[in-house]
Amino acid sequence: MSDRLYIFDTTLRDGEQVPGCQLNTVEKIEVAKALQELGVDVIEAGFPISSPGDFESVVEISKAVTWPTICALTRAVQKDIDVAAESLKYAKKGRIHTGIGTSDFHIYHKLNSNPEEIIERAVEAVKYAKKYVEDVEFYAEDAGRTGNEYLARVIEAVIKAGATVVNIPDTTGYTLPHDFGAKIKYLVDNVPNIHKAVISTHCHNDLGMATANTISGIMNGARQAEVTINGIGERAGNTSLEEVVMTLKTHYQALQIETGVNTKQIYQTSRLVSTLMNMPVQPNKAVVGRNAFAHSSGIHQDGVLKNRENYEIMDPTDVGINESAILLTARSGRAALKHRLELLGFQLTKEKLDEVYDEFLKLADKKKDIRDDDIALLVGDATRKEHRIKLNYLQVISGKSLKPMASVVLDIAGEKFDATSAGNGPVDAAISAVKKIIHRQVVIEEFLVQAITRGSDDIGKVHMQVEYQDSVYHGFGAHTDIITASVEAFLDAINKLPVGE
Ligand SMILES: CC(=O)SCCNC(=O)CCNC(=O)[C@H](O)C(C)(C)COP(=O)(O)OP(=O)(O)OC[C@H]1O[C@@H](n2cnc3c(N)ncnc32)[C@H](O)[C@@H]1OP(=O)(O)O
Ligand SMILES: CC(C)C(=O)C(=O)O
Repeated sequence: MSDRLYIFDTTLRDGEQVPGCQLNTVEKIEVAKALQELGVDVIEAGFPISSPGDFESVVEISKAVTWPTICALTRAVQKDIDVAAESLKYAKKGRIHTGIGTSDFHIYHKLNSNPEEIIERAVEAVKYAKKYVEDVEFYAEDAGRTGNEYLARVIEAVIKAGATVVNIPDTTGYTLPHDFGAKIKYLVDNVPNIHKAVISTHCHNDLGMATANTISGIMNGARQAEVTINGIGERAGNTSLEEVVMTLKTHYQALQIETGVNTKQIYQTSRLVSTLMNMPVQPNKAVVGRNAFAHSSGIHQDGVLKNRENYEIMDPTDVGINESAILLTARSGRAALKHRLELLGFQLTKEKLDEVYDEFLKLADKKKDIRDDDIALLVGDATRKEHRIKLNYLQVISGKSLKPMASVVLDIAGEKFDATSAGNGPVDAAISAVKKIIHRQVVIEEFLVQAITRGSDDIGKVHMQVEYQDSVYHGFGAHTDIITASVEAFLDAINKLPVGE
């Protein structure tokens, strides 16, 4: 029978401690709702004593979220606990997370205390929190560097005081996976009342081992993992939610542990957090990085095209990414080029493919980023289908203190249509005018403007990704006028939509 791991998300608390990642209450509510949709069990919403804004956020998140437990963090200080309890008054399920440092560093050099007094303060804090809520989690800060014997005494004492969850944080990201797992096992074997509480992990990534340590903790008996979206958090970050959840899913046969996370929401939640927190995701980030399901070298691409599982241990659709990407580079082979050509609508003979491949390699050696318009040029525009919708005329008025306005004339299968629109910028005005003529419900998902060389007289190349009825269409435009290039790119994508709907 499989076991259930509780996912405790601390994106809005530990994640939000990252400089520059602070969110206002409205943004926090948006993230909290996305976390609820994702299926996390607990949302750590803040540290209410820290500021009126953080207090307010915990109150508002408690109102906005229906089923996950809302958790508020405190020190082992009565005032902190009073304020946390007050902030949770609207929570359907509220948890107070209190605790204190247990390593010698923290006891002697931060808290100016001694081990016996720390146990007393820990017990007092748990009992005090218990007056407000049934669900009290205790953290033994810097448990990673705390001796196991003493840690076991602290944990037994707080469970007896009423702690329902005991958090064993590797606060400084110091431990090795084997040692962290052994620490959890030690507690399972040596804390008499451990069965009365859920053991939680809270690992930091200072040595890049947060996920490994968390998994090791889970394999040894922890049943709650404290994680953040994209692994954001203090210093080098926290354990990332997506890595833990997908590790358990990928190794389900061996571990038999499941979570309540709807993995298909992972990518969208990652993007939301990255955007709101102004924290880009590194391209090679496991599970959610731009390159996590992208293949750029010929042998891998050929393998993936024959069978995705040759080089992928997860299905991208399981995390909400539409499909794997085959990127064309100087390391690509004919299989990848042929695949891309076919997607672009080109069917080449073997001889023609060899010819285009030689030209492609020359270009790829010079240019890192080979795009679809480059490929189309290599094959020769003559083989491309003539566009049904063409830009006939474009006039844009814009400038400082002027409301941008655009007029366009489109030629659709020989007939002329015109429209005028305002916008928040010249591109927006021009695209809005085009949309007045073309009544398709399209959404621009990506809009990239690039200069080919560096001068102000350069040609601007525009790549646009447009979504229509759950499918994605790419368009390209190039012009010395980037507004024209943008409209051309938009129309290029529109021309690829199914006709007649
Ligand atoms: C591991 C984690 O705790 S992660 C959470 C980190 N989050 C935060 O720090 C939240 C933001 N923090 C704050 O807003 C402030 O630091 C506050 C409101 C918590 C405290 O502010 P101040 O009263 O000005 O104290 P300051 O930040 O200077 O120092 C922290 C004090 O808390 C004590 N302390 C630290 N952790 C704990 C704890 N778990 N339990 C009890 N006391 C603690 C420190 O020893 C220090 O006490 P001292 O002043 O007697 O030496
Ligand atoms: C408050 C605790 C859980 C923490 O953030 C840590 O120890 O890193």
